[in-house]
Amino acid sequence: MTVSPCRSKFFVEHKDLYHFLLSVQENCLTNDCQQIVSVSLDIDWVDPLVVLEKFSQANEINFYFENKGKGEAIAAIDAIAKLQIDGQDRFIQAEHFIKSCLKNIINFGNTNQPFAGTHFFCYFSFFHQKVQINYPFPSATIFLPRWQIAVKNQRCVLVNNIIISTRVNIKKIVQKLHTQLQIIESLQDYSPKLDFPAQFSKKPVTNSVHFKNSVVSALEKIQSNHLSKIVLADVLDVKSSNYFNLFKSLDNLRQIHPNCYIFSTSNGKGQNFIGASPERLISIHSQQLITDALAGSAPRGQTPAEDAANANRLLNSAKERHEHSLVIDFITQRLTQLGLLPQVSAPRLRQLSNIQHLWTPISAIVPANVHPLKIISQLHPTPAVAGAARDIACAEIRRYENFERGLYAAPLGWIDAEGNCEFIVGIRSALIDGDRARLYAGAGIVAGSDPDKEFAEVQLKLQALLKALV
Ligand SMILES: C=C(O[C@@H]1C=C(C(=O)O)C=C[C@H]1O)C(=O)O
Repeated sequence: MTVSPCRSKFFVEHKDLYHFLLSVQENCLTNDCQQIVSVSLDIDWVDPLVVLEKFSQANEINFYFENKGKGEAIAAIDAIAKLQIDGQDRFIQAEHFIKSCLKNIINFGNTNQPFAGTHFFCYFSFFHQKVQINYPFPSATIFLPRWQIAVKNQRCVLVNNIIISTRVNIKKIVQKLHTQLQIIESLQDYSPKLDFPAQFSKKPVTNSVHFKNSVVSALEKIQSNHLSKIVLADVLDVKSSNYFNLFKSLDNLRQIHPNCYIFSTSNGKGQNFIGASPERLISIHSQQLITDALAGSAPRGQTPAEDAANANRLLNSAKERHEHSLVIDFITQRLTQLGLLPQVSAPRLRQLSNIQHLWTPISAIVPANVHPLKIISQLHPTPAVAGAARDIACAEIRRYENFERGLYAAPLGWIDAEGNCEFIVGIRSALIDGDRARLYAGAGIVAGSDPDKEFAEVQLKLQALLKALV
């Protein structure tokens, strides 16, 4: 093959990449195949949210994940491979999809840095089947992005996943990467533009009477030993005079909730699902798994003394401890069934800006043959978002809630080629569709729950989210 001389600085600096891609293409010619290359480049620091705002297109899917406290943020834009499915075996199919893609991926560049190399982005719905036929997300989406930009510990990595076939023009591919890099570099001092405040109208879909009646009815079922816990959610519908500014909302969320996971995902059809969740479903780093049992809540106090009193009451409440222990028992049981040896830490407080929770991190070593999605399929939904016994609670949730949960309270995160992953539970979240938003939040109901207090807890969560959206 003839290689024309490349004179630009980029080609000189990246001649290794250029020659690497050419050799991959020659291999494709010989074997009559396609190959995916994950190109990882260290770049100067830039805010991934700003890159998302600049690069995302309404007709392309994307994903955003940030934990400000951990100094981590990752944006994934557009897909070069994607699986969108419904049905019960969605986790198994997702695992197969990832494994079969990985067989055809090679890496280029420095893959030792955090977030370098191939990452798959995944989001699932709470139930594997939807009742609301026109709900805008399928029950599982897994994609390999075209562009991925991430920061950790002040370092920044760009990943460009490229399909190499016999037909593509390697020079054009390298030029495109060069152009994108130049745009990204120009974004270092760019801040997203802010809209003028809009007028908002709010309409709760379930009124307080419906929610409280559901709690009363659920308590009767708990009393008669039909189940021991159920998590009931409520929604708040909001209409704005302007389109919601997604980036402003995400920026607000990360400022207000620096120790939560801020997330956003687009279906490529104009709808986005965003939120700020304190709950990690699983993270795995070098086979070390951590999952959060998070259940049992109290508001933050207005003064340090009130705050401490609320915290003390929460830590010492038999009702809250019972609600919490149902989650620990379920998680440890499920991990044990998978052959893992869960280690349970002492319960502590997870204090957020508006609310505090009982929190027990649980850790385990994951054998190399257990895929993260297998663990997720066993854990989701935990009693933190469904109830106990789980199947009964899920059936009752369908009966009580007169809206589709969709992506609310469901797993959402990334997996890399080595089986490292980070998945959260998509609570305190909103479905955004132009000038409309539907906000979701719930609360766990156990024996001793007070319908007024549970309603107040849900409202507290919804209002905190609403404040960030407007
Ligand atoms: C279901 C939600 O939160 C869950 C319910 C909690 C509770 O009732 O104490 C606490 C944390 C979460 O496990 C939600 O915020 O939507």
